[in-house]
Amino acid sequence: MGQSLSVRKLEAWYGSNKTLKGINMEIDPNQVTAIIGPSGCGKSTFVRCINRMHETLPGTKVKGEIILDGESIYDQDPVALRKMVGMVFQKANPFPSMSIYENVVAGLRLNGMKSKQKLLESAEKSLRMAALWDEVKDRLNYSGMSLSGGQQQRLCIARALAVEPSVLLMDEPASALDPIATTHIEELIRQLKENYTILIVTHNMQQAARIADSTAFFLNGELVEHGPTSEIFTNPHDKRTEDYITGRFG
Ligand SMILES: Nc1ncnc2c1ncn2[C@@H]1O[C@H](COP(=O)(O)OP(=O)(O)OP(=O)(O)O)[C@@H](O)[C@H]1O
Repeated sequence: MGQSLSVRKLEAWYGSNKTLKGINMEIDPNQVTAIIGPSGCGKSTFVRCINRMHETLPGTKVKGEIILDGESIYDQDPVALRKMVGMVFQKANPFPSMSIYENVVAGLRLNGMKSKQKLLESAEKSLRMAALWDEVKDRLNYSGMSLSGGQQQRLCIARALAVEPSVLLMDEPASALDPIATTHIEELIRQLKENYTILIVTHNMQQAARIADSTAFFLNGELVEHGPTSEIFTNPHDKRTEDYITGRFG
């Protein structure tokens, strides 16, 4: 099941550049939350803080608190945390030397799963959840790179799901895909929210409107407004949100 996230006074830096300036945000479980805002406003930094990836870069700093299902993420081992918080990136990044099957089970192997039977079962389950099973079931031993861009992205989603996270972070997962592959991914996201808490960074406001239950508008490292998607797009409370969604800047 998805778990709730509570972000409190989150600040993040790259060197002396303060990228997040005190974000407070409640993220509901089993919902899709979209993060929108102009380029450079801190969307990627925000999601990268949630699985503690931001801190891994030299010169970065984080302050504040992120609570996942009642527990601070900073009290947890980052490796254990990343089992609970999966991430899918803008550009599909299958491990190039691995087969489709090996890509999906890579995380499980890393976590010590050895039983061939169990690995196979998990691979099938994850590929089914990622709506890719029917397309690849007869060629599991082909290279992950032999798939189309949209299939590769679903493979990466299957790989993230295999370790059974409760939160799925997606940083512009469809921006490199054609409209048909994008529709596939959007449909998949709608289905996955039954079992996951999903946070998606998107540049595409129509996409946010199509798939997100709630939408957060970031500007200059601040969270300007967060609310039900329909409200953000039809009746925003803040003038800056209105200016952005009506295309006055960004
Ligand atoms: N690796 C990095 N080193 C230094 N500064 C960085 C790095 N990555 C991002 N930044 C800076 O942090 C700020 C926020 O960047 P971030 O990538 O979070 O924004 P974004 O809203 O996701 O942008 P985009 O929509 O263009 O992807 C920007 O000013 C950016 O230049």
